[in-house]
Amino acid sequence: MNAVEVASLVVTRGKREVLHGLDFAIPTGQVTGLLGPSGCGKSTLMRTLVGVQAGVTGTVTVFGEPAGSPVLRPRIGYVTQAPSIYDDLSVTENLTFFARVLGVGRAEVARCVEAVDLVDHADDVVAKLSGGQRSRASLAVALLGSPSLLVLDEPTVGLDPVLREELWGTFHRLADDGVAVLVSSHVMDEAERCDRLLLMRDGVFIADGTPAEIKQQAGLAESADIEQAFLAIVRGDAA
Ligand SMILES: Nc1ncnc2c1ncn2[C@@H]1O[C@H](COP(=O)(O)OP(=O)(O)OP(=O)(O)O)[C@@H](O)[C@H]1O
Repeated sequence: MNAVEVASLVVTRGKREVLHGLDFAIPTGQVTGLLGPSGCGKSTLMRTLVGVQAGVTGTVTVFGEPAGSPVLRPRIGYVTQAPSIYDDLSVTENLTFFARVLGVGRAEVARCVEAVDLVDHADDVVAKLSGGQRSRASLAVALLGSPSLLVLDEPTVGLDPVLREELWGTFHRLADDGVAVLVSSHVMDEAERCDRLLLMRDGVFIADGTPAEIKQQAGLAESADIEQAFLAIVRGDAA
């Protein structure tokens, strides 16, 4: 089943066309990676899927509804690059606040703290958390109400390898539970952790497939990395 279906998507920001006609779908039950260099349009695409981007033409449907439709609000969890939690509240207080705003039950608070492995820090004020713990607290907010689509904009930036590993474990657990997880990154070495990749450059997709398929498309061996595949595809080596 597809969580997201997009056809002929063009996005213009200011006077510039940023996304130049995208067609793709995002299935449930998988971690889809949106990878590409800084400025290629990843955040713009994510903003479009959650329905907060202006200047959009084409068709963007999420669970069969037009993106931005109010009925979708409880079904989508979105974490932007800027952490959107309150520094002077504890993890539990933050979650309790957002649970109230979203109208979800208090039981959700404990469930989400546990899902991101912050039980030991539940009563810590966010200002005192490490960067990785803070990212996980933001993610916990996005998990309130068990959304079926999670849109995570560069969630692992600035995290050490151990925390990154833990976070990717969380993403896969959520996908195993049937959630459609879309994760953006400009770090190509995160690619191997995704079930499927959308490689983006200058507002278009240059490849769409599993890491193995993309390497094959680039004419590279399985042991190659996605960065090499990205470069080979850009240079047209496999053409
Ligand atoms: N508010 C804005 N107004 C006009 N143009 C913008 C705005 N925000 C971003 N852009 C432009 O849109 C393009 C895509 O930006 P976007 O933030 O989607 O890229 P990105 O791939 O998410 O980059 P990064 O990895 O650095 O976050 C860039 O060229 C950027 O200059």
